Amino acid sequence: MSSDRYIVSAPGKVILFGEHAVVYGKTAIAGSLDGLRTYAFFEKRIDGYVELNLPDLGLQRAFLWPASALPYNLVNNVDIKEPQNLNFNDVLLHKIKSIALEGQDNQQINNFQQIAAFTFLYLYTCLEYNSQTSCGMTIYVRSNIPVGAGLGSSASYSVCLATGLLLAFGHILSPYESNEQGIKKSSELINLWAYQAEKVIHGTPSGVDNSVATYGGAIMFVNGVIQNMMGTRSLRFLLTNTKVPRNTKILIENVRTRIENVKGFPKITNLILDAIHDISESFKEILGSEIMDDQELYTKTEGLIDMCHHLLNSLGVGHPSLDKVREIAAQCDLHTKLTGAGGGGCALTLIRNDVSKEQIEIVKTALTASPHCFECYETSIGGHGVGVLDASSDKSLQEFSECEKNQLAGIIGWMYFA
Ligand SMILES: Nc1ncnc2c1ncn2[C@@H]1O[C@H](COP(=O)(O)OP(=O)(O)OP(=O)(O)O)[C@@H](O)[C@H]1O
Ligand SMILES: C[C@@](O)(CCO)CC(=O)[O-]
Ligand SMILES: [Mg+2]
Repeated sequence: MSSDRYIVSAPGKVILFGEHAVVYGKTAIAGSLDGLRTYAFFEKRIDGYVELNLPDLGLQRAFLWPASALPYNLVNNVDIKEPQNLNFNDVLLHKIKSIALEGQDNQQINNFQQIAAFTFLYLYTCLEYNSQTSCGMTIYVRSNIPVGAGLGSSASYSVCLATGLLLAFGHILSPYESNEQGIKKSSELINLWAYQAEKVIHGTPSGVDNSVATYGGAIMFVNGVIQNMMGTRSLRFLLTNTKVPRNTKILIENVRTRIENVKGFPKITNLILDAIHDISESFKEILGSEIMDDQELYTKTEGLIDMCHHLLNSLGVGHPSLDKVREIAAQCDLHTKLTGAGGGGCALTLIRNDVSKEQIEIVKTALTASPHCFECYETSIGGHGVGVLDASSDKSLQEFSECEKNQLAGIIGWMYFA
């Protein structure tokens, strides 16, 4: 990026159908959450230091590393622009883990903060290698996506880092400086590098989360192939965060154990994954049907939501708090399933078009009231993917850090890759 100061932004996501099964090549259907986004401020510096500020993770002081201490010698000699040659570099990650926390001013660094730092340094080291523009950099990340709640906070963080660093080291041009073909190529590269970052965080991600955060909108995803889905935007959902903490990586590993360990009933587990796949495919057919009236569309979708939730429970990724959300929403005849990796985090409730504002308020009040104190989001599905804002003329780091998070999207001048 020719500018020395810019902000990047990427949305969170919601999975309608197909979580966990998508890791095994089954179909998933997901959409971006335009109201919930991560923003990352990038400013080049000349002293050779790399500074990473993560206030959402409760980090008191910034991470600070001399760029010269990074293990560039372990980076695989791949062409950054040839995505098919990208293999995950375990040796590099191992080394990064050993140096990332050295000399961090004796602060207590928790697991979330560590993973965020490892992810950043992994991308920084890979992308600065081969670059002609070594300089050092300050990065400041802010997000209104709840962290670790199933709404793709990690993917949104990963897409922001991949975009900001690819721009900084001259591997891609911004949409300000590029044509349609160039922007398309840049988006592909962003998505690929964000997938590498998701590997640091999740171990074996399917790639659906980073694809939604990169491209926005509503997509169908199978084995890395992304297809746009029109029509999903018209469905309304209520998202409820149970605030029960969970870890996506561990939940994915638990499902894997059921498949790979003979004691975990691999045959039955595979049948469950196939059933989830059929649910996604049925939903796609329902949405694509031109003859189905609204009544039938909603009734069928509600049936799929119920089945999908129970199948996910049978994979061991449910949680009593998620069943509580279902129970409360069912009192107003609304249907709910867990979304994302499960184990706590968020639930997704379908709002039929005949549901009044008053009914939604009744459900929200019951969910947010004591003793549950869940948090509700009414946010639409779809909207832009990753974007960039040239901040050279009007936004300093201080202004960025003090700006209301919800106002960042409204700043004039955003350009989107997708
Ligand atoms: N705003 C943020 N600042 C820094 N790091 C973040 C931020 N948001 C997410 N992360 C990183 O992502 C990790 C959480 O990712 P995790 O995959 O467990 O949850 P999620 O992405 O919110 O849920 P899911 O993957 O089910 O959608 C954190 O440990 C942190 O490393
Ligand atoms: C659980 C999972 O299917 C979705 C997490 O948002 C994992 C993945 O697809 O990488
Ligand atoms: Mg995640």
